[in-house]
Amino acid sequence: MDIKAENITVTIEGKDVLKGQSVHATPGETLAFVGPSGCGKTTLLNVLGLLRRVDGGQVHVGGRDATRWDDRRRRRFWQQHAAFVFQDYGLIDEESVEYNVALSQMPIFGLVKRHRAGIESALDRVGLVGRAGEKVSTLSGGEKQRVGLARAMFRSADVIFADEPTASLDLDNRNLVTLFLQEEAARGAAVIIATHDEALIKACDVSLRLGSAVVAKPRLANPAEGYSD
Ligand SMILES: Nc1ncnc2c1ncn2[C@@H]1O[C@H](COP(=O)(O)OP(=O)(O)OP(=O)(O)O)[C@@H](O)[C@H]1O
Repeated sequence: MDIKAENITVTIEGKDVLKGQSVHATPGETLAFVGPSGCGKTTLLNVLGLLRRVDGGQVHVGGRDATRWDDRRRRRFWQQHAAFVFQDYGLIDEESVEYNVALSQMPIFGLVKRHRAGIESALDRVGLVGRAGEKVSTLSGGEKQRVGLARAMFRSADVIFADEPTASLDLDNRNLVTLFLQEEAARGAAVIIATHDEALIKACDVSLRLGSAVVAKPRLANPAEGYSD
């Protein structure tokens, strides 16, 4: 699913955090927003995820003008098409790993067998197999981040929004997150990331330095040939 922002302006407390910003996220591609702290990466991510309204410009989702969608239509987009991987994990600490992975897809009468198999497979992919019943509050930061990834995998979303997904993780977990985001793009998702992580930026197909031009990474036969933004 395409997400396109055109000529976006966001003004917060009299300051133009974004001014005339345009960007296009396409299926099958990882797109990173980069730039110094405070340049508006999170704000733009939230605009594309329909979490923040704009003061100017337009947002198109799957070819439709979503700029003024009401809460009901935005909620439908979040439930049917989007997955969010946030730095603060966005988990319910007092609930189990399984509950958090299934969150928002939970049928009224609880989990059915089909869901349990999908949850176990997502937990397997993030190295948390057999941990479904544990309470999230007992997990480490890296483990919580991986529960967030498992939830995004379980959703198999059309668009993945990731805000600083590798911040405060160790190398193994950073690599896991990077691989996950690349795999989701390879599956056909549009993957949109706000990050300071140079390794993650290099692994993305396209980077947008806020306030400047889009840099498209040439698709190299051998990724080791290098790329610099
Ligand atoms: N709710 C808010 N109230 C006041 N100012 C805000 C609010 N949200 C964002 N801002 C300001 O907007 C600017 C952009 O914030 P944003 O979080 O998008 O930047 P960022 O590039 O993601 O920064 P970082 O890399 O530090 O996460 C900052 O100057 C921030 O202080």
